[in-house]
Amino acid sequence: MQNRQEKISQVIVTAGQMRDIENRIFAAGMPVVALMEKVAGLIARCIQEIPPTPLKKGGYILSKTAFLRGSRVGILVGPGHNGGDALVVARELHFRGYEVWIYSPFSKLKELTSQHLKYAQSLGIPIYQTIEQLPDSDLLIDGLFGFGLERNLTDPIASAINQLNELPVPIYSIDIPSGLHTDTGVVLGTAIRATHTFCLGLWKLAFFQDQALEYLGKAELIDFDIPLADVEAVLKDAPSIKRITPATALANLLLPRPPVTHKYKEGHLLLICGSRRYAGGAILTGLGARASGVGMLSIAVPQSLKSLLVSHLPEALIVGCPETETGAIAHLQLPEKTDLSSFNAIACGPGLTRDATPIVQEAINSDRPLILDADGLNILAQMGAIATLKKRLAVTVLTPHTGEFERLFPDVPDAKHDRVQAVQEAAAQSKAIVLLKGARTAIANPQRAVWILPESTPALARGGSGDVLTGLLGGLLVQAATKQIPIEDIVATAAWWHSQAGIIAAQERTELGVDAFTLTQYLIKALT
Ligand SMILES: NC(=O)C1=CN([C@@H]2O[C@H](COP(=O)(O)OP(=O)(O)OC[C@H]3O[C@@H](n4cnc5c(N)ncnc54)[C@H](O)[C@@H]3O)[C@@H](O)[C@H]2O)[C@@H](O)CC1
Ligand SMILES: Nc1ncnc2c1ncn2[C@@H]1O[C@H](COP(=O)(O)OP(=O)(O)O)[C@@H](O)[C@H]1O
Ligand SMILES: [K+]
Repeated sequence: MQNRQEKISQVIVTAGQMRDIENRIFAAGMPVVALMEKVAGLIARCIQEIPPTPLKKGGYILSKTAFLRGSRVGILVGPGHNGGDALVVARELHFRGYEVWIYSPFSKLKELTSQHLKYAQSLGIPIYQTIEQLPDSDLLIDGLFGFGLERNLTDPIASAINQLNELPVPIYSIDIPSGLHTDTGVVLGTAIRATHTFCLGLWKLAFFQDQALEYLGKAELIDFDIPLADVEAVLKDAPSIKRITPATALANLLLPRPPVTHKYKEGHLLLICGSRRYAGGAILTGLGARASGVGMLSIAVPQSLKSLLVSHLPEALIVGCPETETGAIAHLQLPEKTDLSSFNAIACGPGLTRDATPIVQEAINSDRPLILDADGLNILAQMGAIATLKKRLAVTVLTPHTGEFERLFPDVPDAKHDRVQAVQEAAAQSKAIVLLKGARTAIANPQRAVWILPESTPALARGGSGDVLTGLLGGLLVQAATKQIPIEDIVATAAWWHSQAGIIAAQERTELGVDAFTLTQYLIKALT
């Protein structure tokens, strides 16, 4: 059985759900004031554990000799309970010997926050109302707004935030960087650019929205013992949104392999990829599939690419197909006694060019589980994605980046504004499993359940890395075919594995050293 901590670490909530969960805890008898003490006490402890670091701004070390002592702390206090949390932290650090000052620009505070401010004042902690008055500090703690922020920030607080962002000190945000929308991660006017964010209790959705990432800094969950029963009670009727954790990803990894098996039992994958113009895409997709451990691999490519593919993937069955004048696959020509039903799944798209429309149509019309990527998606978009996919009898997995997503689903609300909602909507409408690529890849199934990859690396933002994912995913999918593992879980595992390989490769070779071929060489390393 999963332990509580593992379960809590998977959960992602909206602001509304978080409020409902907290209200259950308060209704059960936990006093608001006690919870604030508990939460802020945990944050204060984390602040005290910060090791001295060189002074940095924008990634540059400002001085080799000036190390942050961390003893002068500026506390930014907003009107709500986020400000209350900050004031409790201020009080605790004051008693621990820190030189603390408070910036409290709001005249109207919530009752509890107001009481904490009064007590801080009685302790002699300096309190300032305007940004111009603020003394120097070694670090700032941002308690301006938490999940209660809904409206756009305006002046004077907006310009104060802009000025605070310019200071050469690290900023530690409580719950969420002030100014970010808790669900969409959209910047509401302006927002604190945190170096570190203490997300309180449960992961909020904004932490997994691409546009929020540059504001969050290093994000950490502060677990304050929310009872699982309350989480489950609030989330039970909503589509689940989960972080993909190493534990969940590895659980679906098809290891160890059963001792008695054979190549066809470990799945037969058909890749349809490549063109004279994009030969490399076929190789990368094949190498991704190879790393998955797939039992049998067939790769359909234009005839003129056959020998190239054989030289890179000697274990694969390379199917040379008739080609168009432009060097795209004209139609599928499988070996005798083979038809599409010979394969456990098909992955189709990388490097095809749009001239390969007939073969993509053939794959879509088949009754095989199908992964569509790259030109497979562009061709699907031309056919009308939603209407076409609804007719499919077997499962379809789509792996678009944002551009492809917008072409596929022009009527789905803006993927740039709220990627999670967009991917949910696309999956629900198309009845496909949709993996929306990005800095935080999000996967949704037709029931709107979502899996999000919490960790990746911009090293993967290079041509060809998506091809590797398509092959890897295809290989895992066919191996899982006989093993009763939900396909969504396999898709999540493939995405996790792919990003882990990128992370490990980037650690060894820097973020510049992870070309797509190198990535394929790190897939197995990521597991060992
Ligand atoms: N109550 C507790 O003991 C707990 C508090 N927590 C903290 O409480 C926070 C939520 O507290 P609140 O619900 O009070 O909300 P916030 O503290 O996030 O802020 C809401 C306050 O800001 C005002 N406001 C909203 N938009 C504004 C704008 N654009 N310009 C100016 N003012 C604006 C609202 O009128 C309200 O007074 C969490 O983020 C967390 O930090 C919880 O995490 C833990 C338990
Ligand atoms: N900034 C980023 N951070 C993390 N991962 C990224 C980032 N940018 C791209 N990726 C990942 O890299 C891969 C790129 O795939 P894709 O756009 O299809 O490229 P290609 O078609 O050239 O192979 C995806 O898995 C995506 O999630
Ligand atoms: K905050």
